[in-house]
Formats: sequence, C-alpha cells, structure tokens
Amino acid sequence: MSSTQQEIAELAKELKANLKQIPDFPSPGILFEDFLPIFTKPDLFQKLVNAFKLHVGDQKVDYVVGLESRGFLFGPTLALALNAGFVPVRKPGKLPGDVHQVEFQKEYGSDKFEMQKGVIPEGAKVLIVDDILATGGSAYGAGELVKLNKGDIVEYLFVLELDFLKGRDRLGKPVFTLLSGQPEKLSN
Ligand SMILES: O=P(O)(O)OC[C@H]1O[C@H](OP(=O)(O)OP(=O)(O)O)[C@H](O)[C@@H]1O
Ligand SMILES: Nc1ncnc2[nH]cnc12
Ligand SMILES: [Mg+2]
Repeated sequence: MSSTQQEIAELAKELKANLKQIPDFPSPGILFEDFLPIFTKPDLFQKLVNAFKLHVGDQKVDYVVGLESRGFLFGPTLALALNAGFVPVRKPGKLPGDVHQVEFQKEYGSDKFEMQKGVIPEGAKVLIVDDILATGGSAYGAGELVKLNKGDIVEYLFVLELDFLKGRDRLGKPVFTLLSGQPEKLSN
C-alpha cells in the first residue's frame, strides 16, 4: 500500500466510524446508510474532501458532476478543492433552458435525470460524484448525460457502495468508493 493509499485508508476509517445505519428505512429490508453526520462536523467534512482529493491526485479534472440531491452536499466543495467547475445533474423539470434528458432503470422501476445542454465543453475531463452506488442506475444516467454533452468521464466517485447490487458493473469506467459498503443485503 502506498503512503497516499494509507493516508486515504486512515481518513476513511475515521469517516466510517461516523456513519449511521438505520434498518428498514425507507422500507422493510433496506439498511439505510446515513452519511449526514459527516457534515455536522467541519473537520470530518474536510477529511471527506481531502480523502477524495488525495485519491484524484494529479489526474486532470475540468468538471465535477454531482447528482441531485445528496451529490450536491459535497460535489461543489470537492470541485473547489480540485480547482474544477461544478455541474449539477437534476431531477426533471428543475433546470432552465435546453436540457438533455435520460431515463434509466433503478431497482424497482425507472427514473429520469437532466443536464443543461452545452454546459460541459466537448472533451472536458469529468468526475461524476454521488453519496451511494446502489443499483448504479442514477450514476449510469448521469454518465449518459455527460456523454450527450461529449464530456470525457475520468472516473465515478462514491462515498459508499452496496456491493451486492453490483452497480459498478453498469458504469464502464473506473469506480472509486471511499468507504467500504454493505457486502450483503440486510436479511430479516
Ligand atoms: O445506484 P442507485 O440504485 O441509482 O441508487 C443510488 C442513488 O439513490 C439515492 O438517491 P435518491 O434517488 O434516493 O435521492 P436523493 O439523493 O435525492 O436523496 C442515492 O443518493 C443515490 O443517488
Ligand atoms: N441503503 C441505502 N442507504 C442510503 N441511501 C441509499 N440509496 C440507495 N440505497 C441506499
Ligand atoms: Mg441520490
């Protein structure tokens, strides 16, 4: 393990200790991973951003794309730390002007996301960030929007991953998860 990886692992350990798990929210059988406690303490929020920044290292990043809603909680701060722009992916009907829209499949049913047309210059290097990678539907949708704007996806970054849903298999680009997630579905 490199010294950078070791530093990230130490930050991750402290951050992980501050997560909360809520069983059966929002529905039975779901173990909800609440990462909001990280934002209640500035030193933890700073560590979250530092850990991602260390991981990104000297890779060129022009834009951080964050997914509504929870990807908005740290996406802009990470963008600032990387001296990159921030671009939101929003739920339908929220963005003014011409938009690209995609429909994508989640665990149960489909959903839609939008991004403003032309907001990312062709060939720009893009990081896509969100709190959780579950089925990968949301991240896949965001990736399609970046491609419609002809951006170049460098990597997907998440705080947590629900490994058993294998969302990363849908993304076709490198995926980094800061904190280890749930290896198995909650059984009850
Ligand atoms: O990998 P997936 O199966 O797509 O699931 C992950 C997404 O689900 C949650 O968002 P949610 O749509 O619940 O809304 P929120 O961010 O507005 O709370 C989470 O914040 C991720 O964005
Ligand atoms: N288990 C979970 N906890 C928090 N957010 C989620 N989004 C999808 N699955 C989730
Ligand atoms: Mg979300």
